[in-house]
Amino acid sequence: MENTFIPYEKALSILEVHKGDFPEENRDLEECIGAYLAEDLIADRDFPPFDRVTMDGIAIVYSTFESGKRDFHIEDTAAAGTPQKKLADTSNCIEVMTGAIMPNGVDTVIRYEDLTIEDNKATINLDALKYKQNVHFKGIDIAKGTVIVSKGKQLSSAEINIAAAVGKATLKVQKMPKVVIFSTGDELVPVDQTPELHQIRRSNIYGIQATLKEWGLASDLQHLADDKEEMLRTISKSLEEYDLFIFTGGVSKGKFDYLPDVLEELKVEKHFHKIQQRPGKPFWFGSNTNGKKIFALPGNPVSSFVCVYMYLQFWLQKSLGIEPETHFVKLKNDVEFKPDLVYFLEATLESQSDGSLVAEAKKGNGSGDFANLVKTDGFLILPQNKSQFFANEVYPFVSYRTKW
Ligand SMILES: Nc1nc2c(c(=O)[nH]1)N[C@H]1C(S)=C(S)[C@@H](COP(=O)(O)OP(=O)(O)OC[C@H]3O[C@@H](n4cnc5c(N)ncnc54)[C@H](O)[C@@H]3O)O[C@H]1N2
Ligand code: MOO
Ligand SMILES: [Mg+2]
Repeated sequence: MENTFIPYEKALSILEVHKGDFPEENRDLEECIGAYLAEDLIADRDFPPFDRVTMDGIAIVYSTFESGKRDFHIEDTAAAGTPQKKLADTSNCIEVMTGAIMPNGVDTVIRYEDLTIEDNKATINLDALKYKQNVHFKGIDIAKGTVIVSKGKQLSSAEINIAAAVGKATLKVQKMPKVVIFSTGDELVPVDQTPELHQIRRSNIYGIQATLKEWGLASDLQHLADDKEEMLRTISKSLEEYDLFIFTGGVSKGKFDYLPDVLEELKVEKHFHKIQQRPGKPFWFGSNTNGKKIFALPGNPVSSFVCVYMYLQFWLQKSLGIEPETHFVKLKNDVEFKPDLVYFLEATLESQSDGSLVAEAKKGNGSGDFANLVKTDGFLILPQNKSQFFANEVYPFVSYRTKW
C-alpha cells in the first residue's frame, strides 16, 4: 500500500504502474469508429493506384496542341472502371471521365466546359493549357508499403476511409474494458425525477459516461444508496462482471462515506487515497488481484470531472500505449493560490492574432460549481511549488472541449 495524500506526479506514476492490459480483437470495419487501432494500416497499393483523370472531358497529347492544333477527332471513350485505353493517332483525342485510368499515349486533360463537341470532333476553346493538367498521378499521395495510420490511433472517419481503401473489412483493435459508473448517495434522484428540496439529480455519472464515450469506452450506469451492506452486496456482484469501476462520492470523511472501507472489505487493494490537489483531494484508486481497476472519485462535480481528465485519461492512454501529450498555453491574468497543492483551475481558451493560445483563468465557486465548467474550456495545471502565477507565464492546459 502506498502512502496517502500524495503529490500529483506520484499519483500519475502509481496509475502507470497499474495500467490496464487490454486484449486485442478483430472487429468489422463498420463497428470501428472510436476504437483504438491495434495494427498499422499499410498502403497495399499506391495512392492513387494509377494516373487518375480528375475532370470529365478529353485527353490529348500536349505537344499536338502546342503545335497549333485545336480540333481533335474523338477516337474512343475511357469510362471510370474500364481497363486502360490507348491513343492510336497522336492528332486525335480520347474522351475521358473522372476516375478513369489515363489512356496510354495521352498526357493532358481538358474539361468539357472548355470544349465544343460536334460530329465526333472536340474543339478546344482555350489559348493555353498546362502540360499534364487535370491528372492525379500514381503514388503522388502515398507510396505502396507506407504506414498510413499507426497502431494506437483512435479511429475517426478519416482513418476508417483509409482502412476501407487498403482492403481491411475487419480491423485489429483494442478490446476495451467493461465499465460501470456508480453514483453514490441518498440525496441523489434519477434525472427524470423532480427532486425534493434536500435532493439533487445524479448528474455526475452522465458527464463521465459522455466523456468515456468520446474516448471509445462504453459504460453502464448504476446507483448505490448510502447503505454499507447494500454497497458490499452490489459491488461484490459487479466485481464479477465489470473490469473498470468508476464511483463518484462517498470517499471523504463523512459519516456515510463508506466506499473506501467497502472496497477494502471486498479485497480491493488501495494504491492511494487523497492527492495534494484542489479540487479532487479525496480521490481513491485501487485494484484487485483479478486486474479490476477502481477509480473512486470525489462526489463534488468539479472534483470528479477534474479527476476524469487528469487521471482516468492518463491511465487510459498509458493502458493503450499512447504517450500522453502536454499542451502549454499562456496565462492571460494573474492568479494567486496559496495552499501547498497542485491547482487545477478552470479557464477559457482564446487564440491570439499571433497564433498563440491564451488561457483566462475563471475560478468558480468551489468544486460544487459545475455550472462554471460550461463557461470554461479546460483546466490549467498550476504547480504545487508556487503561489503566484503571472500573466504571460506558460502552464500546461487540459482541454475538455477540443481534442488535442
Ligand atoms: N471533514 C471533511 N470534509 C470534507 C473533506 C475533508 O477533507 N474533510 N473533503 C471535501 C472534499 S475536498 C470533497 S471533494 C468532498 C468529497 O466528498 P465525497 O467524495 O465523500 O462525496 P459525497 O460526500 O458523496 O458528495 C459530495 C458532494 O457531491 C455531490 N454529489 C455526489 N455525487 C453526485 C452526483 N452523482 N451528481 C451530482 N452531485 C453529486 C453530493 O451531493 C455532495 O454535495 O468532501 C468534502 N468534505
Ligand atoms: O477536492 Mo474537493 O474537490 O476540493 O471539493
Ligand atoms: Mg462525503
